[in-house]
Amino acid sequence: MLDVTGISHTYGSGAKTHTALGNITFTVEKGEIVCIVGPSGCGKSTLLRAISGLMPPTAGASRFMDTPIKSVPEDLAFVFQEYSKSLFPWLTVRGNVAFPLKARGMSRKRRNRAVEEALASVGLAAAVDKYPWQLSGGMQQRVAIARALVCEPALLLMDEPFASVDAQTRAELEDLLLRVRADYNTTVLLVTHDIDESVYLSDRVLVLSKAPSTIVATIDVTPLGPMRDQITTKETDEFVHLRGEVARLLRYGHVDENDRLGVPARAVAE
Ligand SMILES: Nc1ncnc2c1ncn2[C@@H]1O[C@H](COP(=O)(O)OP(=O)(O)OP(=O)(O)O)[C@@H](O)[C@H]1O
Repeated sequence: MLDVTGISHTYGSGAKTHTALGNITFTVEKGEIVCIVGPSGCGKSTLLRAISGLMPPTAGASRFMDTPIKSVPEDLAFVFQEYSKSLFPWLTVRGNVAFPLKARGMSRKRRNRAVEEALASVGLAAAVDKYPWQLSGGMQQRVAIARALVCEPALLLMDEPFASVDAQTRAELEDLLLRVRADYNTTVLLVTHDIDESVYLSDRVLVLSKAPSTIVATIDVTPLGPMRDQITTKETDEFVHLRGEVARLLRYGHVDENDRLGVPARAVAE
Protein backbone atom coordinates (compact mmCIF):
# COMPACT_ATOMS: atom_id res chain seq x y z
CA MET A 1 0.00 0.00 0.00
CA LEU A 2 2.74 2.45 1.00
CA ASP A 3 6.42 2.12 0.20
CA VAL A 4 8.75 4.68 1.78
CA THR A 5 12.37 4.62 0.62
CA GLY A 6 15.27 6.65 1.99
CA ILE A 7 13.25 9.70 3.04
CA SER A 8 15.26 12.48 4.65
CA HIS A 9 14.38 16.10 5.21
CA THR A 10 16.34 19.21 6.13
CA TYR A 11 14.60 22.50 6.94
CA GLY A 12 16.21 25.84 6.17
CA SER A 13 19.22 26.71 4.07
CA GLY A 14 22.72 28.14 4.40
CA ALA A 15 24.11 28.13 7.94
CA LYS A 16 20.67 27.76 9.57
CA THR A 17 19.56 24.24 8.77
CA HIS A 18 17.91 21.51 10.79
CA THR A 19 17.89 17.92 9.58
CA ALA A 20 14.70 16.44 11.00
CA LEU A 21 14.66 13.12 9.16
CA GLY A 22 17.76 10.98 8.64
CA ASN A 23 17.17 8.10 6.29
CA ILE A 24 13.79 6.44 6.70
CA THR A 25 12.60 3.35 4.88
CA PHE A 26 9.51 1.25 5.65
CA THR A 27 6.39 -0.20 4.10
CA VAL A 28 2.76 -0.38 5.20
CA GLU A 29 0.70 -3.34 3.97
CA LYS A 30 -2.98 -3.21 3.05
CA GLY A 31 -5.23 -3.40 6.10
CA GLU A 32 -2.41 -2.78 8.60
CA ILE A 33 -2.37 -0.24 11.41
CA VAL A 34 1.18 1.01 11.85
CA CYS A 35 2.00 3.49 14.62
CA ILE A 36 5.01 5.80 14.66
CA VAL A 37 6.39 6.83 18.05
CA GLY A 38 9.43 8.95 18.75
CA PRO A 39 10.82 11.63 21.06
CA SER A 40 9.16 15.04 20.98
CA GLY A 41 10.32 17.09 18.02
CA CYS A 42 12.09 14.19 16.30
CA GLY A 43 10.22 14.75 13.05
CA LYS A 44 7.09 12.58 13.17
CA SER A 45 4.81 15.20 11.60
CA THR A 46 7.54 16.05 9.11
CA LEU A 47 7.62 12.38 8.12
CA LEU A 48 3.85 12.28 7.48
CA ARG A 49 4.03 15.47 5.42
CA ALA A 50 7.08 14.26 3.46
CA ILE A 51 5.65 10.85 2.54
CA SER A 52 2.14 12.04 1.68
CA GLY A 53 2.95 14.66 -0.94
CA LEU A 54 2.06 17.61 1.31
CA MET A 55 5.72 18.64 1.20
CA PRO A 56 8.56 17.37 -1.01
CA PRO A 57 11.29 15.66 1.06
CA THR A 58 14.92 16.68 0.62
CA ALA A 59 15.72 13.13 -0.47
CA GLY A 60 13.98 9.82 -0.95
CA ALA A 61 10.62 8.86 -2.36
CA SER A 62 7.35 7.18 -1.49
CA ARG A 63 5.01 5.09 -3.57
CA PHE A 64 1.31 4.63 -2.94
CA MET A 65 -0.24 1.55 -4.51
CA ASP A 66 2.83 1.32 -6.77
CA THR A 67 2.57 4.91 -8.02
CA PRO A 68 5.19 7.53 -7.05
CA ILE A 69 3.70 10.21 -4.78
CA LYS A 70 4.17 13.70 -6.22
CA SER A 71 1.15 15.38 -4.60
CA VAL A 72 -1.44 14.12 -2.10
CA PRO A 73 -3.19 11.14 -3.76
CA GLU A 74 -7.04 11.24 -3.96
CA ASP A 75 -7.27 7.94 -2.12
CA LEU A 76 -5.44 9.22 0.95
CA ALA A 77 -7.03 11.09 3.87
CA PHE A 78 -5.58 12.96 6.84
CA VAL A 79 -6.80 13.41 10.41
CA PHE A 80 -4.89 16.02 12.43
CA GLN A 81 -4.73 16.60 16.17
CA GLU A 82 -6.46 19.95 16.19
CA TYR A 83 -10.03 19.26 15.22
CA SER A 84 -10.93 22.84 16.18
CA LYS A 85 -8.69 24.08 13.37
CA SER A 86 -9.53 21.41 10.81
CA LEU A 87 -13.35 21.67 10.89
CA PHE A 88 -15.11 24.59 9.21
CA PRO A 89 -17.04 26.39 11.99
CA TRP A 90 -19.52 27.95 9.53
CA LEU A 91 -20.59 24.56 8.15
CA THR A 92 -22.84 22.05 9.91
CA VAL A 93 -21.58 18.55 10.62
CA ARG A 94 -23.25 17.47 7.35
CA GLY A 95 -21.51 20.30 5.46
CA ASN A 96 -18.13 19.43 6.96
CA VAL A 97 -18.36 15.72 6.17
CA ALA A 98 -19.83 16.34 2.71
CA PHE A 99 -17.08 18.83 1.83
CA PRO A 100 -14.61 16.41 0.14
CA LEU A 101 -17.48 14.73 -1.75
CA LYS A 102 -18.75 18.06 -3.02
CA ALA A 103 -15.25 18.90 -4.19
CA ARG A 104 -15.35 15.66 -6.21
CA GLY A 105 -18.63 16.59 -7.84
CA MET A 106 -20.79 13.87 -6.27
CA SER A 107 -24.58 14.37 -6.58
CA ARG A 108 -26.47 15.68 -3.54
CA LYS A 109 -28.43 12.42 -3.13
CA ARG A 110 -25.30 10.22 -3.10
CA ARG A 111 -23.52 12.74 -0.89
CA ASN A 112 -26.27 12.68 1.71
CA ARG A 113 -26.29 8.89 1.81
CA ALA A 114 -22.47 8.70 2.16
CA VAL A 115 -22.44 11.39 4.87
CA GLU A 116 -25.15 9.64 6.87
CA GLU A 117 -23.31 6.30 6.64
CA ALA A 118 -20.00 7.86 7.71
CA LEU A 119 -21.64 9.67 10.64
CA ALA A 120 -23.43 6.48 11.72
CA SER A 121 -20.10 4.62 11.68
CA VAL A 122 -18.66 7.11 14.21
CA GLY A 123 -21.86 7.20 16.30
CA LEU A 124 -22.89 10.74 15.34
CA ALA A 125 -26.00 10.21 13.23
CA ALA A 126 -28.02 12.50 15.51
CA ALA A 127 -25.58 15.43 15.21
CA VAL A 128 -25.88 15.91 11.46
CA ASP A 129 -27.43 19.39 11.64
CA LYS A 130 -25.32 20.74 14.48
CA TYR A 131 -22.34 23.07 14.11
CA PRO A 132 -18.86 21.99 15.34
CA TRP A 133 -18.95 24.56 18.16
CA GLN A 134 -22.08 22.88 19.53
CA LEU A 135 -20.18 19.59 20.03
CA SER A 136 -17.68 18.31 22.62
CA GLY A 137 -14.01 17.90 21.64
CA GLY A 138 -14.39 14.14 21.26
CA MET A 139 -17.48 14.59 19.05
CA GLN A 140 -15.64 17.12 16.88
CA GLN A 141 -12.80 14.66 16.39
CA ARG A 142 -15.38 12.02 15.40
CA VAL A 143 -16.64 14.46 12.76
CA ALA A 144 -13.05 14.84 11.49
CA ILE A 145 -12.73 11.05 11.34
CA ALA A 146 -16.09 10.74 9.51
CA ARG A 147 -14.93 13.37 7.00
CA ALA A 148 -11.75 11.35 6.41
CA LEU A 149 -13.72 8.10 6.03
CA VAL A 150 -16.49 9.41 3.81
CA CYS A 151 -14.34 9.10 0.68
CA GLU A 152 -13.45 5.53 1.70
CA PRO A 153 -9.71 6.26 1.52
CA ALA A 154 -7.32 3.41 0.91
CA LEU A 155 -4.90 4.97 3.39
CA LEU A 156 -5.60 7.07 6.46
CA LEU A 157 -2.75 9.18 7.87
CA MET A 158 -3.37 10.35 11.43
CA ASP A 159 -1.14 12.84 13.26
CA GLU A 160 -1.71 12.64 17.04
CA PRO A 161 -5.45 12.31 16.34
CA PHE A 162 -6.51 11.69 19.95
CA ALA A 163 -4.06 13.94 21.79
CA SER A 164 -6.48 16.79 22.47
CA VAL A 165 -9.25 14.83 24.21
CA ASP A 166 -9.64 13.46 27.74
CA ALA A 167 -8.49 9.93 28.61
CA GLN A 168 -11.97 8.34 28.51
CA THR A 169 -12.79 9.87 25.11
CA ARG A 170 -9.36 8.88 23.85
CA ALA A 171 -10.03 5.22 24.72
CA GLU A 172 -13.41 5.41 22.94
CA LEU A 173 -11.83 6.94 19.83
CA GLU A 174 -9.09 4.29 19.80
CA ASP A 175 -11.77 1.58 19.83
CA LEU A 176 -13.66 3.46 17.13
CA LEU A 177 -10.54 3.34 14.94
CA LEU A 178 -10.19 -0.41 15.50
CA ARG A 179 -13.87 -0.88 14.52
CA VAL A 180 -13.40 1.25 11.41
CA ARG A 181 -10.41 -0.85 10.37
CA ALA A 182 -12.41 -4.05 10.93
CA ASP A 183 -15.43 -2.70 8.97
CA TYR A 184 -13.64 -0.99 6.07
CA ASN A 185 -10.25 -2.78 6.05
CA THR A 186 -8.72 0.71 6.07
CA THR A 187 -4.93 0.95 6.15
CA VAL A 188 -3.76 3.37 8.84
CA LEU A 189 -0.44 5.10 9.57
CA LEU A 190 -0.74 6.94 12.89
CA VAL A 191 1.67 9.17 14.79
CA THR A 192 1.36 9.18 18.57
CA HIS A 193 3.31 10.22 21.67
CA ASP A 194 1.54 7.61 23.73
CA ILE A 195 3.35 4.28 24.11
CA ASP A 196 0.26 2.38 25.36
CA GLU A 197 -1.79 3.75 22.48
CA SER A 198 0.84 2.67 19.94
CA VAL A 199 0.88 -0.91 21.23
CA TYR A 200 -2.90 -1.11 21.74
CA LEU A 201 -3.76 0.02 18.21
CA SER A 202 -0.98 -1.42 16.10
CA ASP A 203 0.02 -4.38 14.08
CA ARG A 204 3.50 -2.85 14.07
CA VAL A 205 5.13 0.04 15.93
CA LEU A 206 7.95 1.99 14.28
CA VAL A 207 10.18 3.59 16.93
CA LEU A 208 12.08 6.68 15.80
CA SER A 209 15.29 8.10 17.29
CA LYS A 210 16.01 11.75 18.05
CA ALA A 211 16.68 14.01 15.05
CA PRO A 212 17.98 13.39 12.52
CA SER A 213 15.56 10.57 13.10
CA THR A 214 15.89 7.05 11.82
CA ILE A 215 13.90 3.93 12.64
CA VAL A 216 15.47 2.42 15.77
CA ALA A 217 13.27 -0.67 15.70
CA THR A 218 10.09 -2.15 14.33
CA ILE A 219 8.02 -3.91 16.97
CA ASP A 220 5.64 -6.64 15.82
CA VAL A 221 2.46 -6.35 17.89
CA THR A 222 0.51 -9.14 16.17
CA PRO A 223 1.12 -11.54 19.13
CA LEU A 224 -1.59 -9.48 20.92
CA GLY A 225 -4.11 -10.81 18.39
CA PRO A 226 -6.65 -8.83 16.36
CA MET A 227 -9.23 -8.37 19.15
CA ARG A 228 -8.22 -5.65 21.58
CA ASP A 229 -9.92 -4.57 24.78
CA GLN A 230 -8.98 -1.48 26.78
CA ILE A 231 -8.88 -3.40 30.07
CA THR A 232 -8.08 -7.05 29.41
CA THR A 233 -5.54 -6.52 26.59
CA LYS A 234 -3.59 -4.06 28.72
CA GLU A 235 -3.49 -6.62 31.57
CA THR A 236 -1.80 -9.30 29.47
CA ASP A 237 1.89 -10.14 29.98
CA GLU A 238 2.41 -9.66 26.25
CA PHE A 239 1.09 -6.08 26.33
CA VAL A 240 3.17 -5.18 29.39
CA HIS A 241 6.25 -6.67 27.74
CA LEU A 242 5.67 -4.84 24.45
CA ARG A 243 5.03 -1.46 26.07
CA GLY A 244 8.25 -1.93 28.09
CA GLU A 245 10.14 -2.73 24.91
CA VAL A 246 8.87 0.43 23.17
CA ALA A 247 9.59 2.56 26.27
CA ARG A 248 13.17 1.25 26.51
CA LEU A 249 13.76 1.86 22.82
CA LEU A 250 12.57 5.44 23.24
CA ARG A 251 14.73 6.00 26.29
CA TYR A 252 17.94 4.13 25.40
CA GLY A 253 17.62 3.54 21.67
CA HIS A 254 18.04 -0.21 22.14
CA VAL A 255 16.77 -3.23 24.09
CA ASP A 256 19.32 -5.71 25.39
CA GLU A 257 18.98 -9.23 26.76
CA ASN A 258 18.71 -7.99 30.39
CA ASP A 259 15.57 -6.05 29.45
CA ARG A 260 13.99 -9.17 28.03
CA LEU A 261 14.87 -11.07 31.23
CA GLY A 262 13.05 -8.44 33.27
CA VAL A 263 16.02 -6.65 34.89
CA PRO A 264 14.72 -3.22 35.99
CA ALA A 265 15.43 -0.41 33.52
CA ARG A 266 17.52 1.56 36.05
CA ALA A 267 19.93 -1.36 36.48
CA VAL A 268 20.28 -1.62 32.70
CA ALA A 269 21.08 2.10 32.42
CA GLU A 270 23.74 1.84 35.10
N1 LIG B 1 8.16 24.38 8.54
C1 LIG B 1 9.24 24.23 9.30
N2 LIG B 1 10.32 24.99 9.14
C2 LIG B 1 11.44 24.82 9.88
N3 LIG B 1 11.55 23.88 10.85
C3 LIG B 1 10.50 23.09 11.06
C4 LIG B 1 9.28 23.21 10.30
N4 LIG B 1 8.42 22.26 10.74
C5 LIG B 1 9.04 21.59 11.72
N5 LIG B 1 10.29 22.08 11.91
C6 LIG B 1 11.28 21.59 12.87
O1 LIG B 1 11.54 20.22 12.57
C7 LIG B 1 11.63 19.45 13.76
C8 LIG B 1 10.63 18.32 13.72
O2 LIG B 1 9.31 18.85 13.81
P1 LIG B 1 8.03 17.92 13.76
O3 LIG B 1 6.84 18.77 14.03
O4 LIG B 1 8.05 17.12 12.53
O5 LIG B 1 8.34 16.94 15.00
P2 LIG B 1 7.36 16.00 15.82
O6 LIG B 1 8.15 14.78 16.17
O7 LIG B 1 6.10 15.78 15.08
O8 LIG B 1 7.10 16.93 17.08
P3 LIG B 1 6.11 16.72 18.33
O9 LIG B 1 6.53 15.43 18.96
O10 LIG B 1 6.40 17.88 19.23
O11 LIG B 1 4.72 16.70 17.78
C9 LIG B 1 11.42 20.42 14.92
O12 LIG B 1 12.69 20.82 15.40
C10 LIG B 1 10.71 21.60 14.28
O13 LIG B 1 11.05 22.82 14.92
